[in-house]
Amino acid sequence: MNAPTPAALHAALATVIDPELRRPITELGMVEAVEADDDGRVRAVVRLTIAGCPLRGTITRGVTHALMKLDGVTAVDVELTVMTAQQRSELRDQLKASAPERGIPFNAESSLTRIYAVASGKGGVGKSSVTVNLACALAAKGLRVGIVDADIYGFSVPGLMGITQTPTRVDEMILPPVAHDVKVISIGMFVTGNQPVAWRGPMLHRALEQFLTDVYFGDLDVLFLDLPPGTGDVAISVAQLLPKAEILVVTTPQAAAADVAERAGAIAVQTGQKVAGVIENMSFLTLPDGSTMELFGSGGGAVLTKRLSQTVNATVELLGQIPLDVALREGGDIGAPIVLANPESPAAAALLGIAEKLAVRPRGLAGMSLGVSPR
Ligand SMILES: Nc1ncnc2c1ncn2[C@@H]1O[C@H](COP(=O)(O)OP(=O)(O)OP(=O)(O)O)[C@@H](O)[C@H]1O
Repeated sequence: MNAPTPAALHAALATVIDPELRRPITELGMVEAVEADDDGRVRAVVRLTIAGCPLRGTITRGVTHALMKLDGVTAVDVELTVMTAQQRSELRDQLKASAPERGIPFNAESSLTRIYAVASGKGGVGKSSVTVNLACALAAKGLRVGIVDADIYGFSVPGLMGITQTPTRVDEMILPPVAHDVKVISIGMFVTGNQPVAWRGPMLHRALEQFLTDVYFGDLDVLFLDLPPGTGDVAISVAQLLPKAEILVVTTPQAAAADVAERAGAIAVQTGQKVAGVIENMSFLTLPDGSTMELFGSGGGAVLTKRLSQTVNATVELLGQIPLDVALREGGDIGAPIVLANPESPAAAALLGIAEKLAVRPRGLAGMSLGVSPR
């Protein structure tokens, strides 16, 4: 059988997607050489962005797999090299080309990314679990999704997503690790061990600003921000840094929880943001006999929705009620979000229903300039 042509080899490599940059390696200047000898043995030289790239194994496997699929290929040898400083800066310029001016790309007028800041009145209501599951559900539908773990003191997103890898740096650009097709950045990826982060407002603001400017997310359909509980500095920073962000409020059914959650949502009035909806978590527990038990009371989500609608003077929808489910907690503990690991479970079904609503929400025009002026 004839050895494959150079064009066929390149076409095969064009199907290999860089795991961090989510673009074909051929477009990223990562293919230095590829050639086949008469016996069908292929040699591919691939340039990594940095030495010791944590994804070298994934890239090598991807290249080998893509080339082995070609007719006439009998073996593949992958050699890894590292980009020169010049090549890295060209790559950075290429990636930044879609966002020429320095700043937060999500604020560009042309940006169509929907931004949801997930807030809660108090801790432990499941805000982070809801965030990662909604993100994974939307990514599984084919949307391009990112998460900024802005819960700076209590970061938990990397664990819930099963990410242990640290972000790769290309000069001053930071490439976020990807898990379950979602790009994730968290302060937890920059601290060693389980050290507490003792930062005050201005430092938090700068950290968040850096995440939003220097982290290369590329074009996203949806960006989630997992906020710390309550109405602290981070919520205000998010409103300032991302004025288009809409607030998703997570609460439990308990009346007292709804009271505190109302404050987290009502911040929208001061910041001029929209409230995208309310999610009630831990709504009930299904017992082995099939009956349900309302462990934390009932009605909190509905009450919160009604009160927030009055406060923000717009209809706020109760997007869904998620039951208590051991599988949800277990999935979180091992980094396997329930919407992917156990999609048939009742909690996953509720989360998938909410994701569906978010996926089809029309872009709101409230508060946005329509570019027309009255005569
Ligand atoms: N519906 C649910 N069923 C069972 N366990 C749940 C459910 N929702 C959340 N949990 C569990 O509750 C705990 C707290 O959840 P999570 O960390 O998502 O809350 P949080 O509001 O983000 O907390 P914090 O604000 O303190 O970070 C986790 O162990 C999680 O697995």
